[in-house]
Amino acid sequence: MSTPQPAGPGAPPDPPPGILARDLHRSFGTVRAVAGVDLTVRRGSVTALVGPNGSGKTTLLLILAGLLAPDHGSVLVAGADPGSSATARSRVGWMPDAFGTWDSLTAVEVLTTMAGAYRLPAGQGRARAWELLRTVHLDDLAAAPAHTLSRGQKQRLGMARALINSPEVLLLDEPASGLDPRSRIEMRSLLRGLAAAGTTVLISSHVLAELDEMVDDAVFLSRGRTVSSEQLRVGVTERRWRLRTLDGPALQRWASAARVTLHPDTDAPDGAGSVLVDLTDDAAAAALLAAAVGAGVPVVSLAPVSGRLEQAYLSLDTERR
Ligand SMILES: Nc1ncnc2c1ncn2[C@@H]1O[C@H](COP(=O)(O)OP(=O)(O)OP(=O)(O)O)[C@@H](O)[C@H]1O
Repeated sequence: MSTPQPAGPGAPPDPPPGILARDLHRSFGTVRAVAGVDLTVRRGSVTALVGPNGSGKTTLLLILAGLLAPDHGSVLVAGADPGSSATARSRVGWMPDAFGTWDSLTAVEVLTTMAGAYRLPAGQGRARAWELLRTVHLDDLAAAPAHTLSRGQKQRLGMARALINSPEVLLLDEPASGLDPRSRIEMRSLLRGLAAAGTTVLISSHVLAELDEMVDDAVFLSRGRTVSSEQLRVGVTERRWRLRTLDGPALQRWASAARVTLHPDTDAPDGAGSVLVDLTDDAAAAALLAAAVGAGVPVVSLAPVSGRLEQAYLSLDTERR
């Protein structure tokens, strides 16, 4: 394995992060909502913002969107401070957890009004609005008053609204709540596509399994502080896998000959044919499966017990408040 070499004098510098926050603090009266957040979000990545209820996620996102001033600390979003620079705010897309204002406007009017607020020329704003309505599959409901939309449809309109200014940084607070399964899948692929095109995406959600499928990195908050930052798509983390077989004794004989440690699966409805095994990565899982099947063990399935995010989250000492 080669050791990474330090960048030489001619090497291009690392691109600046999409979001950089240092030592952020924000209190509401005696409640310390954000109490020491450090955050670096790689440009062009999708990063999960995870933490229990009341851990400060929404407060942090509001600060990053330039909608709430921190009491202390520094923020750079797309290279500028969103609190003091209108240019920085114009580079940010913000989707709150509930779609609020302008209920008397139609769906398309919500988007053209927003486009106007970003000073897009009228024709361009209309074109962008229609393009986004098609992206979120609301073009059939373009003329419907926003307040008549269902919760999931409002969420999709909220996503379109957040994208109207083609933001460099997209901040999403619980964007999938209320979405049906197809819309969730479409949202995942939309966000991955945006990230591939260079958009930095920070997304908060409590549905870790859903985030697991789309995020590159994760930042964990507890009681207003960053407790961990992880790059999930790189590095090696041991995960627990469930192996099911038609022949438990044959599996046990093979495992003891192959020196593979198996743990009892106390959660399985029929524990006899199901065991747990800790594996470092997908390659180790593939090797174990090939070896067991090659030795004649009738394996039914081998799958991770929990997602990467769920496992990382549960291993942290986070607290609700
Ligand atoms: N405007 C406010 N006035 C007073 N307290 C507030 C205000 N906004 C947030 N808080 C408090 O700050 C703390 C953090 O709230 P925040 O909404 O940021 O948490 P969260 O992680 O987004 O929670 P959830 O997962 O439940 O949405 C909570 O204790 C909350 O009660």
